[in-house]
Amino acid sequence: MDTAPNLVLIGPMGAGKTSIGKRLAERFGLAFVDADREVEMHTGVTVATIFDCEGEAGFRERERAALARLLDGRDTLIATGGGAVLDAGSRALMRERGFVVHLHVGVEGQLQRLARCTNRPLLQREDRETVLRELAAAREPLYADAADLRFDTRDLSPTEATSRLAELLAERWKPDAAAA
Ligand SMILES: Nc1ncnc2c1ncn2[C@@H]1O[C@H](COP(=O)(O)OP(=O)(O)O)[C@@H](O)[C@H]1O
Ligand SMILES: O=C(O)C1=C[C@@H](OP(=O)(O)O)[C@@H](O)[C@H](O)C1
Ligand SMILES: [Mg+2]
Repeated sequence: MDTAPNLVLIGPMGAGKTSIGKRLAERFGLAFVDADREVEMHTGVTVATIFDCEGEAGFRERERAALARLLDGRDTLIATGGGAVLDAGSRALMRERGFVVHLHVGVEGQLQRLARCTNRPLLQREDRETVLRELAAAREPLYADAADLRFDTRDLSPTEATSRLAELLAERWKPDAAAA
């Protein structure tokens, strides 16, 4: 049984980290925090604005700092952004202080789920499918490397995915109440 103090969701855009994360946190009595929202609260501007002003590198630094703040506590479910695993420091923080779940979805699923999404800076392009395939090729090995558990969300609604994942988690993860 893994006794990490927090639960961390990783995986590509549209995997359901935010939507499944909220439901799962409720089931397990955890506080829910979305790392993108934490960055936005801390800076007072949107993720898109940070990408515009500081580029992706600037956003990754802010994302790492946000994860450090959030993971310092316990009993929190943290929904990360899809690119958080690119940063070695962020990966180390998650591994140290979290049970890490990789939510998987394929590119076709992403295209469907994100068809109406306009606020993800990396998807402000005509050739979304190419972008998503390139991101997947670069990131899938990092998700696999960082994860304690992989869960495929394809063909599952957020509610179904939450129920099944909750069952799997109950067998694998129990935060140690005595640990700081
Ligand atoms: N399992 C699912 N089945 C269908 N649609 C989903 C599923 N998970 C998420 N979505 C939809 O996909 C979009 C992106 O989901 P979101 O939770 O923001 O993903 P992420 O945080 O991983 O990028 C939302 O519109 C959400 O309602
Ligand atoms: O894949 C990425 O690099 C990103 C994913 C986004 O989060 P979601 O995965 O929650 O969409 C957000 O952090 C930012 O737009 C960058
Ligand atoms: Mg999200």
